[in-house]
Amino acid sequence: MKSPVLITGASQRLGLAMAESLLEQGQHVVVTYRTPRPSITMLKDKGATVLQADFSTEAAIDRAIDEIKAISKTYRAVIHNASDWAQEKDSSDKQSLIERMMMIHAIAPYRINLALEDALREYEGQADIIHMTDYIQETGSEKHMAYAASKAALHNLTLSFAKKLSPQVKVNSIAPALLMFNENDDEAYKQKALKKSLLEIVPGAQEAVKAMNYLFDSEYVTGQTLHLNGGRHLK
Ligand SMILES: NC(=O)C1=CN([C@@H]2O[C@H](COP(=O)(O)OP(=O)(O)OC[C@H]3O[C@@H](n4cnc5c(N)ncnc54)[C@H](OP(=O)(O)O)[C@@H]3O)[C@@H](O)[C@H]2O)C=CC1
Ligand SMILES: Nc1nc2c(c(=O)[nH]1)N=C([C@H](O)[C@@H](O)CO)CN2
Repeated sequence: MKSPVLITGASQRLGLAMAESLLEQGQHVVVTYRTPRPSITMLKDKGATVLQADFSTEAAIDRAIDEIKAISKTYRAVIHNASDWAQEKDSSDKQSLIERMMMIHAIAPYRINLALEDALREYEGQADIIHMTDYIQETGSEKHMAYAASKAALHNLTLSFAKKLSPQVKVNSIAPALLMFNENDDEAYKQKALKKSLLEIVPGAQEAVKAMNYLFDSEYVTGQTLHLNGGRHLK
């Protein structure tokens, strides 16, 4: 089997779009999902290897690592996309909230990267790791404090792994702001959210697909952040 790209949390939205783009390019893809969905069946029918994985516990991360390593001895890339956009107001147990945020967004990527270090280094070309962080990695967030802290931790891992795995592996963050609305977003939220960026649009998942393909095609970008935020930092 050609060295695959691993994408975590690829059953919907940005992860699903990235997986479909890579499959269309003839790239083998290994995806993890937490909740079974028709999209996973569709990816499997297109030739993807699919694994069920919940990254919120140590045991589940251990299991996922064993399954991922058993699939291929070499990997073209890893995209850490799985994420839980949790708010403080929705959690009465703040200890478990920040532990879960750190587990999903920092500990799982950290442990999977270390477990796949040889598999990435032994890829025949230049390999990639992409961490899907967030615009708020540098600003923080009053409503998503633990989530933001965990994304900042993930971005710092970008810097450390870029140093550790060079020159065989490039490691970068993609830091989106509002790329896609969620199903339960009402009109008032949408209008307010649009005004947060200079460009005042919500571009959709393809913006992340373009950023992923740019990083994969690059020979000279590592330890960087691709900010996909419509100029929000200048508002
Ligand atoms: N969409 C946007 O505008 C923005 C996105 N980002 C970042 O980009 C990435 C993709 O965003 P988006 O597509 O909206 O992400 P989603 O909110 O759709 O989450 C992606 C997947 O993460 C999975 N997931 C959630 N919790 C867990 C868990 N405990 N273990 C394993 N998987 C889990 C879900 O799996 P399942 O559905 O199978 O349960 C979900 O399909 C994320 O890292 C996000 O933080 C950052 C800023 C803006
Ligand atoms: N896992 C997710 N993380 C984030 C999402 C999302 O839908 N899932 N959405 C956002 C927002 O678009 C935010 O950037 C709007 O300001 C952030 N993270």
